[in-house]
Amino acid sequence: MRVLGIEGTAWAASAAVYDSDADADGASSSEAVFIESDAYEPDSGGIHPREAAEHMHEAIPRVVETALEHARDLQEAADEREARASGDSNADAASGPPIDVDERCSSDQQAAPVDAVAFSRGPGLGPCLRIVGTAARALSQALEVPLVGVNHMVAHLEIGRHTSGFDSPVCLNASGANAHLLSYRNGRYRVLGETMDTGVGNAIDKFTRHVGWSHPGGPKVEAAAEDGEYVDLPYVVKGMDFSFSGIMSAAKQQYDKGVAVEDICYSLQENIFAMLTEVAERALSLTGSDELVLGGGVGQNARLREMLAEMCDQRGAEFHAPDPRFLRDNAGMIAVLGAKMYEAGDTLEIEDSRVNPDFRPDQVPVTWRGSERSEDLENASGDGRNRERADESERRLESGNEDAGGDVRGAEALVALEPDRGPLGRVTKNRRSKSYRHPELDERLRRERTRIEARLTNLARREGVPTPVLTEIDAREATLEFEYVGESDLRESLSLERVRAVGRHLAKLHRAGFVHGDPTTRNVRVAPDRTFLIDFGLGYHTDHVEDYAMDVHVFDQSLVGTANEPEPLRAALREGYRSEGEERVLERLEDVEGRGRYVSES
Ligand SMILES: C[C@@H](O)[C@H](NC(=O)OP(=O)(O)OC[C@H]1O[C@@H](n2cnc3c(N)ncnc32)[C@H](O)[C@@H]1O)C(=O)O
Ligand SMILES: Nc1ncnc2c1ncn2[C@@H]1O[C@H](COP(=O)(O)OP(=O)(O)OP(=O)(O)O)[C@@H](O)[C@H]1O
Ligand SMILES: [Fe+2]
Repeated sequence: MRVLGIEGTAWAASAAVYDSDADADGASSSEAVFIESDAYEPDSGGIHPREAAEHMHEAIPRVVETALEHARDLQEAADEREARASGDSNADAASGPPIDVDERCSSDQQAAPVDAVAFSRGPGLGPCLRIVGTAARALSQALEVPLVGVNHMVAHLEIGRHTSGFDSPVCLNASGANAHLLSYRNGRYRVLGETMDTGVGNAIDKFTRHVGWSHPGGPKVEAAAEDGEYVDLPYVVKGMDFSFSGIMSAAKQQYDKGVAVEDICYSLQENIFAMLTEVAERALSLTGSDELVLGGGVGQNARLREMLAEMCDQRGAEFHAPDPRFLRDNAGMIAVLGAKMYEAGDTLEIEDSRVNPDFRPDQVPVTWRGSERSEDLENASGDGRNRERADESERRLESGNEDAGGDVRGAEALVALEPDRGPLGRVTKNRRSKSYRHPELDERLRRERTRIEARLTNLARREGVPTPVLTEIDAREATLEFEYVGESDLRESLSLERVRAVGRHLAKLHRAGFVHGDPTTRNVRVAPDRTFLIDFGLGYHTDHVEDYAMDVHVFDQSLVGTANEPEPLRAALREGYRSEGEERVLERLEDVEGRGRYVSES
C-alpha cells in the first residue's frame, strides 16, 4: 500500500509517500517514507499567518507533484517486478494461456499511484490548513482514492511509536505551538499535562526575536548555549502542567540588563528542558509505563534528548526519539498515520472533511490500534519494570499485608515505608539528586521543595486537612520523616466520597491562601475514616484565583488519567470543592479547561 501525506499546518509545506510494503519488507525508514518539504522562512519576526498561507498556496502543489512522481516511480517498479515474476512463472509453466503483458500494463497505468490521500486537519493556522484541505480533497477526487484526516499532534506521537515499535508509550510532544504529554487509554490519547501558556518552541522563538535573531530561534539558542554558564531563572511546574511565561520574561529582563546572551540561552535550555523532563518522568510514574517517545520540532535539540534519555535510563525506562526529519513538521508522519487510519477504514467523506485549527489530540477516536490493550491502571498487566514496581505495591495493598513496608520510588523521591516502626509508623522521603538537571538547579529545587513540603504539610493540618505528622527534617540532605498514614493510595481505591473529600480539602487550602501544587490520585492516602493529602513539595502561597483553579485542574486531569469512567468522579470533585470553597474558582476552572492552547503566535 502507498499513501500520500500532505502537511501544511504552519511553516512546512510538505508532501510524502509512505510505502507500507517496503516498510514490511524491512526497508530503511528513508526508503519507506519519501518526504519533500519546502519551508516558509519569515523575512522578519515570527510566523505570519497570511504570509504562511501564501507560501502554502505556492509550495503545496510543487511538493505534492514531486511526491506523486515518486509514487509513480514506485508503482512502475512494482509493475515491472510483477511483470517479470509472472513472465518467469509463465515461461516455467507447462501450459496455460499466454498473458497479454501490454494489456495489463496499460490498464495498470490508469490506476492511481497511491491508495489514499492523508492530510493534516489540525491543529494549526486556519488559512494554511484550508489550503492543505482543499488540495487533499481535489487529489482524492482526481485519483479516486479515499481521503484521511489526520490530527497533526497525534501524528507527531504515532511516528515515534511506529519507528520505535513501542507498544504503549507516554509521548512528550515538544513542538513550536504545543507542549504536552499524551498517553493512550480506552480508545483515546489523554492529555496528562500541557503548557499553560505558549508552546515550547514559540516561547524560545519569542526570546530570540527579542534579541534580534531570525526565525526559528531554537537552533540558534542551542548553538549559543554551548558557550554559556548557568544563571538563575524561574522554573514552573504544576503537577504535570507547566508554564513558560515567567521564565521567558525573566530571560528578556536579564538580556536587557546586560547578562551575556550565551548564558541566558544555556540557562533557558537547562530550565525549560528540565521542566519537560520532570513532567515526563511524572507521567511515566503515574501511568506505570516504561516507554517514552519524543515528538515535535524542539525534539531536534540534543540537550533535550540527552536529558530525557538520562532520566529514562535511570528509571529503567526506554527512550526513543525519531530521526530529525520525522521530528520537525513533515508529511512523512501524516502519511504513516494516514496509512494506519486507512487500513482501519477511518476515512472521510468530502463533506465531513473540514479542517479544525483547534483540533486537540484527545478529540481523536483512536481507530487504528484495534483491540490493543489500553494502558489501564486499575487492570494493568504490563511487563515493564516500572509496571512491576507499581504492581508490587498494588499486590502489597491488595493482600492487606501492610507490614511489608519497603521502598517506593516516586517521580521525585525515594520513599522508605515502615508502617510498623514506632507508634506512628515511619516514612522517610529523600529527594534524590537528578543527574539530568544542572547541579545548581538540582540543589535549589531539592532544598526548596523539602522546606516547602515540611511547612505546607503542617499548615494544611492546622487548616483541618488530614496530613501525616512531620517528625524530622533535614533540608540539606533533602530528607523528611513522616508518620505513616492511610491504607492505600487513592489511585487504587477511587470512590465518589473520597474524591469529594479531596475537593473539600483543596478548597480549605485555597481559603488559607496556598495550593497543593501536585494533587494527584497518588498523592492522596486513603484510610477508612479519613482521606489524607501528602507530597506538598510543589505547593506555594498565592492569592490568585487562577492558581487555585489550576490546582483543581491538576487533580481533575489526574482523575481523567487514572479512571476509566472519570465523569462521575470529576463531578464529585466539583461538588466537594463547592461545599467548602469559592464559586469563582470553579468558574475559573471552566475557563482554564475551555482555553484553546493551540493559538499560534505571530
Ligand atoms: C501545529 C503545528 O503547526 C506546530 N508545528 C510546529 O511547531 O513546528 P515544529 O517543526 O514541530 O517545531 C518548530 C519549532 O521547533 C523549534 N526548533 C527547531 N530546532 C530546534 C532546536 N535545535 N532546539 C530547540 N528548538 C528547535 C523551532 O524554534 C520552532 O519553534 C506544532 O506541531 O505544534
Ligand atoms: N506519610 C505516608 N504514609 C503512607 N504512605 C506514604 C506516605 N508518604 C508517601 N507514601 C507513599 O509513597 C508514595 C510516594 O510518596 P510521594 O508522593 O511523597 O513521593 P514523590 O516522589 O513525591 O512521588 P510523586 O512525585 O510521584 O508524587 C506515595 O504515593 C504513597 O504511596
Ligand atoms: Fe508540529
